[in-house]
Amino acid sequence: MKNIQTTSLRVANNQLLILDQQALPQQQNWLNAQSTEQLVDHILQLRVRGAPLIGLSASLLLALQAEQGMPLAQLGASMQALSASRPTAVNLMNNLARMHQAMQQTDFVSAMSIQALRLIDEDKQLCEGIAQAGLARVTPNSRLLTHCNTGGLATAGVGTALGVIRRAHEAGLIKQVWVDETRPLLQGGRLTAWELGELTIPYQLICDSMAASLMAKGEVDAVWVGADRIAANGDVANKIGTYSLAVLAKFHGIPFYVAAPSTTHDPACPNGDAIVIEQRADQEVTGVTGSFGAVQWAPIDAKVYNPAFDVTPASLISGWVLDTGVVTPAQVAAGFFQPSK
Ligand SMILES: CSC[C@H]1O[C@H](OP(=O)(O)O)[C@H](O)[C@@H]1O
Repeated sequence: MKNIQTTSLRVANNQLLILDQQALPQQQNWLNAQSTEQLVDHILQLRVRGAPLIGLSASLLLALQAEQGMPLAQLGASMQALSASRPTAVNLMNNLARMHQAMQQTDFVSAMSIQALRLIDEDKQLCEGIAQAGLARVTPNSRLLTHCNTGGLATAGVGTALGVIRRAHEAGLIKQVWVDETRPLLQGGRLTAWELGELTIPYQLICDSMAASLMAKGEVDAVWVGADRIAANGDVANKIGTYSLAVLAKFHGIPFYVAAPSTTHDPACPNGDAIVIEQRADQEVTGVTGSFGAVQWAPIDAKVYNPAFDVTPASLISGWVLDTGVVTPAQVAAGFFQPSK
């Protein structure tokens, strides 16, 4: 396979490497992801994260495993293990479905490599499409609030919500970005702050609990977030904390946009209640772990509730900003995301 380089993925000399997103921003460590077990662990530990990026990394590894002579039965087992690593991310499922189709070809080795590279190129185009569609919803001198990390680290391109913010900044539309730190894993405080700093986009980092008072003071013009899955009724699963921002935005009359590739839409999922929400380790809440080591502040026997995602009902969303354009609440009410008849 040809060499590939994105913000957080690298194929060099037919080896897959990932940028450890748990070590950022203090350290930029590129780690091997040569085996299914290694990549599954990177995904489970969020060293590889972001629904789009997870699907792309899994596809690249499968293509490399095929090139290295892995028999079809083992490729199937590898695909199964990878698909189980992040059940909420429909991008992963969609990508693997396309890789599975390639696996059925007589020359599956070549077909899988072509498919994996095509998915990378498509994701870059999807990001650009989202950004261009989103630009129309960004007013001049905007102060935008974002949650989690939705930039180049989570995709192969400029990102989803952060891609809109990046292109809007380039168009001179951004006054500043409010960055939710995004407890417990701090994707905002560690990753979005790092990405915006690298892009010299003005931002201020806030604790998640500070968003409400900012909105009450009229300091937020719109909220932009990403998605793990869009259900057939327009409900959206995304990083925990997204739902509370949507409720706050509704209360304060602030537009709330979900930016995602159209591949995030899952017509087979009827509504948000049908979305599997991963429960994660207590230690993520009782302390913090990073490249500096680990600090535990809660009682060692603390009982913890740590869902990785929450669901935002369609009724709280002002627009679904896809690569195919902005979907309005009226379109969703008319069945835009329903399975085609
Ligand atoms: C590209 S949309 C943002 C993506 O990242 C968040 O998840 P995580 O940081 O746990 O990988 C969010 O849920 C979306 O999947």
